[in-house]
Amino acid sequence: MTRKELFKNTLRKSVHAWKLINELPLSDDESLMLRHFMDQPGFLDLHWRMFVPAIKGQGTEEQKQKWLPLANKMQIIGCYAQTELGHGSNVQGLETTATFDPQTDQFILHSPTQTSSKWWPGGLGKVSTHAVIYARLITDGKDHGVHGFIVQLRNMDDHSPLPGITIGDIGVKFGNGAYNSMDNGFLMFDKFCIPRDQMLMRLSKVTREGKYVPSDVPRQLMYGTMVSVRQTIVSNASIAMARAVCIATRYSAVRRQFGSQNGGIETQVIDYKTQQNRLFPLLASAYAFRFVGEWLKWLYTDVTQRLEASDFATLPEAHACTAGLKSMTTSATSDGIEECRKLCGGHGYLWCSGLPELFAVYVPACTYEGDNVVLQLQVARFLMKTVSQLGSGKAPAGTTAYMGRAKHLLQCRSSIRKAEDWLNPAMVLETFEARALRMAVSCANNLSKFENQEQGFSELLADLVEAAIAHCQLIVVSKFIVKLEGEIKGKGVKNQLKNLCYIYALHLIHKHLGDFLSTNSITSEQASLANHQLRSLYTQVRPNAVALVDAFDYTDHYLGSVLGRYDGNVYPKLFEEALKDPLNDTVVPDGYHEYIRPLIKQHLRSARL
Ligand SMILES: CCCCCCCCCCCCC/C=C/C(=O)SCCNC(=O)CCNC(=O)[C@H](O)C(C)(C)COP(=O)(O)OP(=O)(O)OC[C@H]1O[C@@H](n2cnc3c(N)ncnc32)[C@H](O)[C@@H]1OP(=O)(O)O
Ligand SMILES: Cc1cc2nc3c(=O)[nH]c(=O)nc-3n(C[C@H](O)[C@H](O)[C@H](O)COP(=O)(O)OP(=O)(O)OC[C@H]3O[C@@H](n4cnc5c(N)ncnc54)[C@H](O)[C@@H]3O)c2cc1C
Repeated sequence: MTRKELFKNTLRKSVHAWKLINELPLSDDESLMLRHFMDQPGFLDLHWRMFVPAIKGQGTEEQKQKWLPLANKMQIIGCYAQTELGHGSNVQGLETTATFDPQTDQFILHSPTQTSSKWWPGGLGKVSTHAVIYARLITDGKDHGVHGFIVQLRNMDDHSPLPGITIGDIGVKFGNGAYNSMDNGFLMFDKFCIPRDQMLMRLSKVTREGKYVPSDVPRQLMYGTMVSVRQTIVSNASIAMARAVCIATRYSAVRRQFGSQNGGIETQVIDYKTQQNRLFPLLASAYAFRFVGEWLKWLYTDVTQRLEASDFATLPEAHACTAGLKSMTTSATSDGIEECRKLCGGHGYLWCSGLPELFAVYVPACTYEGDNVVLQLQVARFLMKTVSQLGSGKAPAGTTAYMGRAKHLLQCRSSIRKAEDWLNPAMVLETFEARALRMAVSCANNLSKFENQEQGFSELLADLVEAAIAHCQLIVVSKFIVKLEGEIKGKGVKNQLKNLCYIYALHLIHKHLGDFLSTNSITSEQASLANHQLRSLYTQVRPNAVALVDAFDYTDHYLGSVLGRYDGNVYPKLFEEALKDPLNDTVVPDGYHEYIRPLIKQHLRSARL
């Protein structure tokens, strides 16, 4: 499809989905499932996942009563317009202004520079009638920092932009289809006025007289919508990883290369230990991210309930976990999809393998909802704070509870003696805890050598990110282990999941061996025992690998991959797909008479001479 056709078709699908949701009707969970099968970014994502939650989280009761019924019936369509051309990560650096005018009881929204143009918001370019706009609040000449405002963008009769608003699509993005179904947009305000009651006023207010009244709740609650989406992105990482792994696993069982004895059949590539060493840790990651996603959902629900009761104690941890796990799982999934493409050899590069499109649509997850490095630095800040409070009498809780055993973890030596010890959950966990704590403490020690903490922090950024990743990997491993300790239905399933859990953990040790060795969390002998155990686990997973991806229950239609077909009938279908290509509509291609023929005829003439 051309961009225009793709966009229009996505509108068609979205509106049809909305019709089904109402007519059937579908529950919230079922509607999410429908979005999952629609399988295309579109304006509904931003409306439901960001616009509505921003109003719910930051609006007063009156504002919610006014705007939510309209949004819930989709009588208005909204988006989340925070990022600008000049600033995305640095939210405090946004430039759009919202200046209160006491004369008219309005805010005047203005884009003072080119870099202050809103740039990137999904659904903004062509669809949204409204947006939650983040802008610097100015009253009486004083800048109070960034706040949220509900703003109507387009005329409700003919969809034209309201006077004072310049709006459009930012252009084609990475890939062929992929995220191009979405109208990511730009927006500039030219002294555009909105009534005072359209500032989202749950967290702070501006009175009729123009007085700014901050509330006593943390200002970070303004970032709550991002926390909620980051949490869902972790479960989505599992879905995308599982999809790529399903394709690569099934195809690896179909594909044969080398190893034929006496004219017999060749070896299935899935039987090569190199293939297993690349594929099975990704299979394990798909399960691991699913379990940590379930846990994160619980954590998010818990913190939301606490916030409603004005208990803000667990907010920093919820922020660190959602930011860190969003970052870690999306980076691993993007890399994993690309690895799955390579695992499928040349055919993985064909569009009909399903992998190029999956990669193109997935990879912006490393950037949206917070650049992955920027987010790990938030985790690092949280860890440094926690380390600095050790010994103060305040026991670390939640995911940092292990730091409360700092004395032991800083000096303990791993008691792994034989390869099977690596199947002991307590030993594995302690290894990850020791590594994470030692990396965090080492960063804190290095930071303390700087007179200026901020300067030290910026000098040590790379180490801090690595410490944050180590902490996040510990969380994923520990939640997998917790899952195994709970009730798991299905005969034999627990053993399979155990294998995957240890593959996930031991492969991380292998991949980050430098961390584990340099922190003395394990010795090189213990590392080689881990590798030995890993190979044995691969052998155990091998006979069940296809069943473990079939368990994701993806239909062929959803997978959209000739290589990942359930029936394994890959080669005839590759031909079928090739023959569908428009280039094969004619035997002699368009352009032959224009370019090829004159070229070769000229060559023949000169050859005769
Ligand atoms: C198969 C199906 C697929 C479906 C796929 C669907 C996917 C889902 C849909 C996704 C749609 C995506 C569309 C994309 C949308 C967007 O991208 S919206 C824009 C997102 N933008 C960002 O994420 C910006 C990133 N930047 C920030 O979040 C912040 O600016 C910052 C980096 C965190 C820094 O903020 P700043 O105010 O400067 O903070 P600091 O000074 O560093 O910290 C101050 C304290 O505040 C704490 N804090 C920061 N953030 C939060 C938070 N969110 N919650 C709680 N607390 C927070 C921080 O830790 C500091 O605390 P102290 O150290 O204690 O002071
Ligand atoms: C597909 C897509 C959809 C989006 N949808 C929306 C939307 O609906 N609404 C919306 O408001 N926004 C949206 N965005 C914008 C998105 O949230 C931002 O692009 C994102 O937050 C990253 O910000 P940035 O572009 O400013 O990156 P930058 O911060 O400019 O990053 C550039 C580089 O600088 C590095 N960097 C930046 N700061 C630091 C630091 N402090 N320390 C170390 N390194 C640093 C980063 O790691 C990165 O390598 C979308 C983006 C994409 C790609």
